[in-house]
Amino acid sequence: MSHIEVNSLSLSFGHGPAANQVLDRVSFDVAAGESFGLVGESGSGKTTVLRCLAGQYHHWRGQLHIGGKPLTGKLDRERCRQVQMVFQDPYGSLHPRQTVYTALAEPLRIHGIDHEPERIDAILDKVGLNTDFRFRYPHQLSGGQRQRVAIARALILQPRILLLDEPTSALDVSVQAEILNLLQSLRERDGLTYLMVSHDLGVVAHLCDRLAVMQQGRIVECLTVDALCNDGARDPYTRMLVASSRSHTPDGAVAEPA
Ligand SMILES: Nc1ncnc2c1ncn2[C@@H]1O[C@H](COP(=O)(O)OP(=O)(O)OP(=O)(O)O)[C@@H](O)[C@H]1O
Repeated sequence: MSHIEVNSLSLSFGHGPAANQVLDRVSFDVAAGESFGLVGESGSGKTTVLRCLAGQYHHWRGQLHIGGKPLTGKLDRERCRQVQMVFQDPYGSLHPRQTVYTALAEPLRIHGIDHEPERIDAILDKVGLNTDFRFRYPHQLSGGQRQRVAIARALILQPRILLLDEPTSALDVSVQAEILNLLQSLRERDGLTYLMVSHDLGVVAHLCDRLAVMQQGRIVECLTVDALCNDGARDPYTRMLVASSRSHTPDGAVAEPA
C-alpha cells in the first residue's frame, strides 16, 4: 500500500504578526504506482510539502496519510523504509569523505539489514553503475553518476514511495533526460509511487501522470499531464506557466527534456 493522501495541509514558520504561512490547506492524492508532479513558482511551498511527508517538519496542521496510515509527528522506522527522498543537489546529499560503498551501506546498517555487499552490487547495477564505482568518492563522480548514487541510496531500503525534489535541475541538460529515463524505468519495474517537485513543466510532462500547480502556498489546480499538454488547464496561472514553457520550444509543445 503506497498511496499518499494530503488533506488540508497548512504550515507556518514563526509566530504572531511575523508568522509566514507557507502552506495553506493543501490537498491532493497520489494513487499507488502513480507519478505525481508538484509545480509552481519558487517559494510556493513545493519542497515544504515533501518535507512534511518525509517527517522533517512536525508542526503542520491537517491530515497526511501514507498507505492509509496517518502520519503523526514522530518518525517511525517502517515509514523511513517506505518513504525516501531524493534531493536536487546530489553533491550536498552525499558525504564528501564517504565512498559510494559506505554511503550505500549506512542505511542497511541503521536498519539491521544483512547481505550488504550483494545488496550494494545489485543496487548499483539497477541504477546503471558497475561495481568499480563502489570505492569512489563523490568528487570522483560526474554529476549524473552522483545522482545515480543518490537514487541508489534512496532505493537500497526498497521503499514504495520516492519523494523527488527537483532531481534533475542541478544536472547538465544532456544528463537530465538520462536520469529521468532511469527514474521512469525504475518506477515501471518496481511499481514505485513518485511525488516529484519541479519548476519545469517539461520534466513533469515527461515523468508524471498528473500534477498539482502551487502558488503562494495553495494549490490552484490539479490536472492530468494529458490535459496540461492539450490546452486543458483552466486556471490562469497554470495557463501562464504552459504559455511560458511553450515559448521556449520551436513547435510550441510543452518543452520536454531532449
Ligand atoms: N525552515 C524554514 N524556516 C522559515 N521559512 C522557511 C523554511 N523553509 C522554507 N521556508 C519558506 O517557505 C516558503 C516555501 O519554501 P519552499 O522551499 O517549500 O518553496 P519551493 O516552492 O520548493 O521553492 P523552490 O522552487 O525555490 O525550491 C519560502 O518562502 C521559504 O522561504
